[in-house]
Amino acid sequence: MPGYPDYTGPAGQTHDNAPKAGVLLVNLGTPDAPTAAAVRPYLAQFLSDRRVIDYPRLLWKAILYGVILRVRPKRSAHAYARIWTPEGSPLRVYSEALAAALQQELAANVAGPVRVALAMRYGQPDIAGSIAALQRQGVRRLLVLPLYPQYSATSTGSVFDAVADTIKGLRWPPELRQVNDYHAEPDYIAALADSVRAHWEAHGRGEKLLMSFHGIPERYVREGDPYFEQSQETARRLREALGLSEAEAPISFQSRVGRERWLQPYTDETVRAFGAQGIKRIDVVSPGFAVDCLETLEEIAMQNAEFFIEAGGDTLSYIPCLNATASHVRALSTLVRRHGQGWPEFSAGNGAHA
Ligand SMILES: C=CC1=C(C)c2cc3[nH]c(cc4nc(cc5[nH]c(cc1n2)c(C)c5CCC(=O)O)C(CCC(=O)O)=C4C)c(C)c3C=C
Ligand SMILES: [Fe+2]
Ligand SMILES: [Fe+2]
Repeated sequence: MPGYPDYTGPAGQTHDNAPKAGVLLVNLGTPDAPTAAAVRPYLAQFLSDRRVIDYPRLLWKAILYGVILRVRPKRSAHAYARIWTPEGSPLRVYSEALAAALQQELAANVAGPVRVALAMRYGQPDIAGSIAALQRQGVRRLLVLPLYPQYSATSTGSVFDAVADTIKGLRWPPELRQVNDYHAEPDYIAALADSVRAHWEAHGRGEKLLMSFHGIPERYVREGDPYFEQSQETARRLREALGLSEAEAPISFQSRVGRERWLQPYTDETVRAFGAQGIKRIDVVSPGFAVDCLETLEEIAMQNAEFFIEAGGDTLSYIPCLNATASHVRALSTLVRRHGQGWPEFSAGNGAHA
């Protein structure tokens, strides 16, 4: 219009088919290469997060930079090298495939244009960059879905911190919703149960089904973190879906780091005890991990398999995470649509958009 200044801002498209709603899937993050040089900055960012390690800063930074970052990157890089794929780190590859599949599913089943993006809490693509990219595409309503079925302040809570930090810096923040957890979501439990049954059908069945969750320090649970309770609830529901008793399908916690007591029973001790009891085959599933990663492919399927055999067992049969399977995508899609209720883009539709 003549006479008026041009106030076109950087906010992006406004035409009718622009993606007004966005889903931000967030996973932990992973190094760019299986080398000490690439693992070091990743661990530095991860282990500097107060949600993960809450020791007084000065003391902790001295230990982190003085001891841990001199030793651990090399050790972790060696572990990453055992699971690295030609496309990169499994966590990144599976997370990207999951995001792409969810994008397709939503495009076919909801009314409005919805854009799915993936971000990592540590490393790249980071949360600030992914939210900025969604905004450039016109997203004004944002649903954040951390890929952690059970809430912990150390995982989910930390994602919310990073989202809040990003939002604080935006001139025109999107409308915001966040998924706290989906530990008891029926479609997620059903997808897990289906994956266990499919594994049994293809590979036979072990004497135990161990459900191994990532651990956290016990102290965090005493201070109010619901993670232990939510993990127990997932385990109870999965047992119920499979018709198993607690003795047949026990729970354990893996990946402990440092000297504090973490949630018990520990996965490595449990697996060794099974071997020592004369049990020959166990199946292990990791319901707390949305996609396969170092902690499942290396720690469970390699390290703990070795512990089991050393203790007298024959086979630890690892059941993969849900990854980008159709039942996982369906479960996340149900979750997204429920949390998006009231936002026009998320109502049921025929997918007449890109
Ligand atoms: C030291 C404290 C840690 C806490 C607390 C913790 C909680 C936690 N972690 C996950 C999920 C994952 N963790 C992964 C790797 C990983 N975790 C820690 C430490 C803590 N995690 C470290 C140091 C590492 C890096 C690897 C190593 O050096 O051992 C991963 C895999 C990443 C990958 O690249 O594949 C995941 C996934 C959850 C869900 C959680 C709390 C519930
Ligand atoms: Fe971890
Ligand atoms: Fe580990």
